[in-house]
Amino acid sequence: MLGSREMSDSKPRKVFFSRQLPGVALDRLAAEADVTIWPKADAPTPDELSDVVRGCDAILTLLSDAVDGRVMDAAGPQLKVISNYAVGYNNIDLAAAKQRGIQVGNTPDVLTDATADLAATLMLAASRRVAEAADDVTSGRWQNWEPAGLLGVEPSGKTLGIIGMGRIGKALANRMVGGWKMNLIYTSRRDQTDVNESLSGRRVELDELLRESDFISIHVALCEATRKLIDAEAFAKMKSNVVLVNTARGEIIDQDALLDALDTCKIFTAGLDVTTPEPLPASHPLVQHQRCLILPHIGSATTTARSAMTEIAVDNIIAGIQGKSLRCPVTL
Ligand SMILES: NC(=O)C1=CN([C@@H]2O[C@H](COP(=O)(O)OP(=O)(O)OC[C@H]3O[C@@H](n4cnc5c(N)ncnc54)[C@H](OP(=O)(O)O)[C@@H]3O)[C@@H](O)[C@H]2O)C=CC1
Ligand SMILES: O=CC(=O)O
Repeated sequence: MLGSREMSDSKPRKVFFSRQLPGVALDRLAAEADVTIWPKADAPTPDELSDVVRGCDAILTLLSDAVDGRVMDAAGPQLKVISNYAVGYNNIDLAAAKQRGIQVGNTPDVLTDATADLAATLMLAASRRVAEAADDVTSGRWQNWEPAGLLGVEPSGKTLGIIGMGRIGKALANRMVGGWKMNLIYTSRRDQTDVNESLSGRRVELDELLRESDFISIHVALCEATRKLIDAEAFAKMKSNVVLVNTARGEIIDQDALLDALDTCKIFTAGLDVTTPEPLPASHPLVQHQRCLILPHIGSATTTARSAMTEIAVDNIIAGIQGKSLRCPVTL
């Protein structure tokens, strides 16, 4: 099916970007195609997206853009490639793309270190109640050095459970086992001998990970199998005083169950880079919760990572509109 879309050499290629990107790779693309960039600060709605992609050969999307068969059909039969500016691609209907012979690309690897750094940051900040402590200072509540004030927990020598030992899971494991001497257990659909040997990791079933971990960090991709993977039943299995971190996707945690676990002190703290929806309203009880630190989805937000993501996203588009295999294809 791939490559079956007609290429016309007579007309200039049309490319739509749903947001301006950092980095310089756009110049390369401008030599190949007419590029239109969504001009507004707010992301296009599905209807707006369907409208603006009409006649495009390629679309550059963000993880907040839902791209389904309707958007693909609105673009027209010349659409050859959807380049997602993210490693996760749960926002794209892959079956619909495959059916239409459209290639899909993503931006793996170059954001692994940045995102693992952020997961480590959330682990440490949540375990030491950094947001709560900073808030005490800015609000003027902090008056005295208290021997029992703002006590946290320490990762050193504790058990880290990583749910999803992919690229980012491994990068976090390297940091926390190498630096903090944590004991490592993980879930994966396959045993990973490199992790077992170099990091003394042990692959376990999810139940065992939930029962044994002091710190839990989520790194699985979002799909039907992982949606609400961490629900009330999962929280019930956890030790008390667990620090839970999520840099994967908000939908993987049942947020009502998380709120209950925080309210009842079933878990110690949570550090989230992702929620559902994004953003959560400022009045949402998780946003207001003293023991929940929420960041605005900044896992890959370093100049290095984002510039490299732009390079890959543009390479994917150029290859796609030329009818070639993508630099980083998502397997359809
Ligand atoms: N906060 C942020 O800004 C960022 C968030 N992310 C998120 O992190 C995720 C992981 O990225 P990365 O490590 O590069 O991806 P990888 O593809 O390397 O790892 C994905 C992980 O998801 C697991 N997985 C995939 N499908 C399933 C399934 N059906 N059932 C159970 N597990 C599954 C894989 O498990 P297995 O080991 O069994 O193969 C693997 O552990 C992304 O999908 C994205 O959602 C990524 C970058 C930045
Ligand atoms: O969430 C970010 C991504 O790259 O995926």
